[in-house]
Amino acid sequence: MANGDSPSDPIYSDPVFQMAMQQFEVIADHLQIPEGTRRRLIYPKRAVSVALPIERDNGEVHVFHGYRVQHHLSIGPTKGGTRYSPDLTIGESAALAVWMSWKCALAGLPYGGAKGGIRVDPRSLSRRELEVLSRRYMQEMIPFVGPQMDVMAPDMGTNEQVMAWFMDTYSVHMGCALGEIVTGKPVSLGGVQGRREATGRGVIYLIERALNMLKITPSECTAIVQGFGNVGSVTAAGLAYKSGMKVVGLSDHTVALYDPNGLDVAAADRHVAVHGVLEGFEQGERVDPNEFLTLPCDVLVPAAVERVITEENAGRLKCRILAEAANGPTTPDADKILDQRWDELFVIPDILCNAGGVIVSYFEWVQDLQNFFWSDVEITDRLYRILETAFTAMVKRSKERRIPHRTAAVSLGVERVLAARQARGIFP
Ligand SMILES: NC(=O)C1=CN([C@@H]2O[C@H](COP(=O)(O)OP(=O)(O)OC[C@H]3O[C@@H](n4cnc5c(N)ncnc54)[C@H](OP(=O)(O)O)[C@@H]3O)[C@@H](O)[C@H]2O)C=CC1
Ligand SMILES: O=C(O)CCC(=O)C(=O)O
Repeated sequence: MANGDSPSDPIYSDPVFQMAMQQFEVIADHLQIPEGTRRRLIYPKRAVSVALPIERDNGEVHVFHGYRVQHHLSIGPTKGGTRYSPDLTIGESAALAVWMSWKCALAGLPYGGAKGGIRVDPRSLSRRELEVLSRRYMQEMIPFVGPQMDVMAPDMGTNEQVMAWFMDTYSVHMGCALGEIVTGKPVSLGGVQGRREATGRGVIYLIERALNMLKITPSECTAIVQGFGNVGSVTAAGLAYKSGMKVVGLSDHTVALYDPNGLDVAAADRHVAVHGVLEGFEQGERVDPNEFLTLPCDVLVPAAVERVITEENAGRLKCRILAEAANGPTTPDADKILDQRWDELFVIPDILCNAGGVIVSYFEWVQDLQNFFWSDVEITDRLYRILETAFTAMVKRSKERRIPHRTAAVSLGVERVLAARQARGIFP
């Protein structure tokens, strides 16, 4: 703990933020960043906490809690998703904001990182309550966001509709339609075709790229995907129907299913469209969610929550590729174990693996600012080009410096943020 940090501070004491700090210390040691500069780099610039009173359908007033953390504002607006989750904390938001900064920098996007959301289970709300709460959140955020200040997007528990309500609330306040205030909106409001699929598409591109490097044929591979929401379902479908893999494991928070002969991903999609969850899907064997990630497969894709690959299971992963579609799925202690296994286990770290989402969000923001829209082909082509550049840079640095992929990827991101902050100097 450095001078001035307080162990009781809700951000710094949060276990997910602690994890982001630990990860950062590894990078800072690698880059030999002086102590004072480390503090300047990791501390979030702004952290906003708001109370959100709404009237429930039964007439009672309930106060929810909302957060937004903006990590750094050195090179442009901050950018990052809005999460609705019953466990969300300001510290977790801060950690996710820090990771967004390294991710945007690695991809060469002119953004700092941000993240936030509401501490709520969106499934516990009616549609009216969800709309009222979403609008109230954006209303409270108006002094802190803007197309050149902070641009939100979907994350866990939110979707295009929530972005549309945010955009409408902000636009009504400003007196004109300002689509560029959020990304991941419906196409009818200036959103781009394919933003919903973009994160999963990027994950698939990078998995295929890694397999190609390892000279492994995708159609001979098996895959396990944890989480069957936006990112997990698109990734599972792509791995099955584009890459030709056998998807042997699928899970969400209700159930983990495994079948060594392969699961029908399209049927699972249809089941979730009707029932909302995988529970009740009649394929595969129900397995212990704690053992799910250690089942045999070639490609393992955690696409749900943080801290699922731990000191306890990292040594038992049986995959050849770990594609981190979720943010922060691997703890620093697990990393130490994975680092020793790097000859047998190819890690695609989160800040690269799931960057497809924010890259296409950037395209959406640029198009909205210019009122000039690109074709789907242009969007996909530019997405793959950015991912390819970042992947190549990571692999090159990893080989040249003999460092793990995460250290290589995050150090590239941190270096770019550091360069921008140093160029701006410190206000006297
Ligand atoms: N959406 C995006 O564009 C991007 C998302 N990400 C990251 O990807 C991850 C997933 O996000 P997204 O797909 O958007 O979120 P969604 O809310 O669409 O889906 C989350 C999925 O994870 C499942 N889940 C939640 N908890 C668990 C658990 N403990 N074990 C297994 N499954 C669980 C949910 O299950 P259930 O439905 O049963 O609750 C759901 O299937 C997050 O880490 C997010 O930050 C990263 C970059 C961009
Ligand atoms: O699309 C965006 O702006 C952010 C996506 C996101 O939240 C993430 O990459 O974790």
